[in-house]
Amino acid sequence: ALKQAVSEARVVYLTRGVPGPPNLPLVGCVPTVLNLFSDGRATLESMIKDYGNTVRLRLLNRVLIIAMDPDDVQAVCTHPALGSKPQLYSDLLGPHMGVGLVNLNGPTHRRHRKAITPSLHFDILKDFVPIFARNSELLVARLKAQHAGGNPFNIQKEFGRLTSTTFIQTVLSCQEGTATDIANVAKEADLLDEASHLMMWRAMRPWWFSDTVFKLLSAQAEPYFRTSRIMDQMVKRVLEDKLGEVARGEAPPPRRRMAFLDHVLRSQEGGLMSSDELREELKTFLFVGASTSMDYLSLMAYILSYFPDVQRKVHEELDSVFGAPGTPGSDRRITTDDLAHLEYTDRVLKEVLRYAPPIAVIFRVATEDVKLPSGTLVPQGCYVGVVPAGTHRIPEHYDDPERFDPDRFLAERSRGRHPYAYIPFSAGARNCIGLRYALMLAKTVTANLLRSFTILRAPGSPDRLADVKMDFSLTMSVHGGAYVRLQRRPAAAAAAR
Ligand code: HEM
Repeated sequence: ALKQAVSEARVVYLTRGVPGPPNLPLVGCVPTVLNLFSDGRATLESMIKDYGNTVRLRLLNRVLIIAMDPDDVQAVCTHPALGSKPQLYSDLLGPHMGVGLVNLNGPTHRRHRKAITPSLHFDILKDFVPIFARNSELLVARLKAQHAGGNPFNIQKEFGRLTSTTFIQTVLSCQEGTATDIANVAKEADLLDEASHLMMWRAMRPWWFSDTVFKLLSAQAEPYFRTSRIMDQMVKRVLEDKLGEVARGEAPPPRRRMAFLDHVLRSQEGGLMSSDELREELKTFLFVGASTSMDYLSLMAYILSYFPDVQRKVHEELDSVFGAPGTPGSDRRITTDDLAHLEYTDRVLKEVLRYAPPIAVIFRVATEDVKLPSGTLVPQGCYVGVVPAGTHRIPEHYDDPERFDPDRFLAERSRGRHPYAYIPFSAGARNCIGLRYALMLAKTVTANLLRSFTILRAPGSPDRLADVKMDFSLTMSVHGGAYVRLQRRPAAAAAAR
């Protein structure tokens, strides 16, 4: 404890010259951190204005250096002494996600990456597109039935159900009519959705970080631990079934029906993990994948509700690929080949990730003293944070950064941009392993949603997107929920009249 206290005092002392919000006695910058939770973007903007691209936040006895300059971001993402995640990740996410890539460090982390990477190859992911397509068709049908009257609703809830279902199917089992048939996963999907919400809910409330206090005083503790336990049992059951199939030498399911788990169990590299380790990784994938994808889709729909012109261009592109609504074939199922033709939609989705990156902060802890390119010293034991939304708003890299402009991602306008100025998926050895999955899912869902609808702003929402409050915790979301309205696109003949 003494060693720890000396190390913390050293960090506080050596970073005292780094600009940052004033500290209250003992607790540090608690007010700023709470403001980040409830109105993250505005707080971040005023921090950048007041202190620049490197900001020091002290919270109790810990110091966090936020590094936003792309050269510093590159150092954080690639320096061997900054490759470790702090204990915070295990404490906050561990009860649900277990011990997986997100919170592992060192050689075990590298071994798991090696074991998993081949099972997320593009050739495997493209077999998931029919599942993405079918689930988003079901979503559109439900939205037509329930929300086509133009009533405002929180679209995040709908996306939560969609992504939970999709992840259970693609990660655990896509097979129908077998012992591990969980194709009818509504119950499990609701549970995963509830569990993810509880996980993020707690991550935004530092006063509940202590397990003892949480269990004693919070009404959410019971559902929090219950959902975590049931999810754990479900994953265990499916894994045991599948391990049994492999042990009995049963033939693998047809390739198009193989889930991520089937691939890992049958790949040579998958053998690098024990079955307990694999179980933890499956939970990690379910929780991280479903919740980040839900946030991404919700931010996409909410942001687009502010930009009818951008939607019009997406509609034109979709109509050029599928035909206008109501024309023969216009409601055919989307394919992987179609995704490659949706270039404007692709730029829109990239700009959503620039404007509102769903992962709000990436934490690291320094395992030795490191000097960042900006000259800031990150002493051993100090936390360092990359905040993509801050980096994505530096005017030298993005002119007029508050403007939502998908054409920033045209090849000619992206040329020469610093490679670490766009980091929604982080970068380097610990970048997002599900990046490609996330993009394919988001594009399929966005295309299917906009084939049928125009997204309108909900009454009462701020006039300008720049005035919308965004919550920042580990993830970013619209404060109060992603409320929008939907309008059915008219059939081509009706539109022409
Ligand atoms: C738009 C959706 C997504 C975004 C914005 C996103 C972003 C990120 C970011 C920024 C990191 C680095 C976090 C850090 O170092 O603290 C990360 C890591 C990770 N992501 Fe994603 N992610 C998304 C979707 C997914 C999906 C769909 C999956 C699974 C299929 C996934 C699995 C992971 C895993 C396992 C890690 C940990 C990688 C490691 O440390 O080796 N993510 N993600």
